[in-house]
Amino acid sequence: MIELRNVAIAYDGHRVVEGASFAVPEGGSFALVGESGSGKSTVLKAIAGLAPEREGTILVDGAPVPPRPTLESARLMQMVFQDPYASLHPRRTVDAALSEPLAIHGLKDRDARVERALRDVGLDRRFRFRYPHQLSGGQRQRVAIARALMLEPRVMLLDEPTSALDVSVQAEILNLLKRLRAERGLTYLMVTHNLPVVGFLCERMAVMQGGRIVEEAPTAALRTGDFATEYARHLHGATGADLMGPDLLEPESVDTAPMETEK
Ligand SMILES: Nc1ncnc2c1ncn2[C@@H]1O[C@H](COP(=O)(O)OP(=O)(O)OP(=O)(O)O)[C@@H](O)[C@H]1O
Repeated sequence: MIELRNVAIAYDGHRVVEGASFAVPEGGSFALVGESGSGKSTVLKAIAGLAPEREGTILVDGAPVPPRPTLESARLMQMVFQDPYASLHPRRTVDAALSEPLAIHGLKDRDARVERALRDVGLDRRFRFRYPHQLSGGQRQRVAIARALMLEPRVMLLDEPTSALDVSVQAEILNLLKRLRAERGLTYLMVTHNLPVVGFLCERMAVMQGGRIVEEAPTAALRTGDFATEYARHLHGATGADLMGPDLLEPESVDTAPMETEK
């Protein structure tokens, strides 16, 4: 579903990613990890068509992605950012945020689609006419996820989707992402610093350092620390992922959280 072959990406002529290659099968979930500035978000942006200075091949669903987002690419893939407060317009209601992609794409049944989208992310219909500042961080991220799903994309590009949230809320959002992926057969590509999150949500991971992918491994390696490179072992040890373990988040809690209602 996603394939990169020898991709290089630059900002103003200055290369920040080089020789990036990996593939994510349809319905798969893949993580890009690595320290700050290693180029993870840049790779995600290039796939979304938001980093136009690039070389090499980027294919999504078998087709080259355009250097800038198009209506067609927006239906195929959507991005969810770290800070939902920044990605939602402060003076637009939830209803407006969710309706906008439908209007742009000329889709009908807006009322029903908005209500269904709210339900799908576990929000009561009374949230529909709220403004972002009237929502908690977790509720805002639910709205951002609902908005990303309005066009029924097949690929979700997730840039630190839970790192701005409190730990307990993080688990709820991760469970939601896990359920949505299972229900819809979505393909996830996620950028994060948080290795337990990777263990919970992803099957494979690529470790980036200084703009290059230095190792690709199954996320099962997070349990054993069985990485090929010194750098990946260092990253694994430094974050304490081996101590916390991917079991930190209980898969059993998927779907058991009650729908968020008026608070
Ligand atoms: N819009 C931009 N213009 C110029 N340089 C940029 C831009 N965005 C990122 N960079 C630079 O590109 C390099 C890679 O940044 P990127 O944000 O992709 O790293 P990252 O691994 O996602 O880091 P973080 O985990 O902090 O988000 C960094 O040196 C960064 O300063």
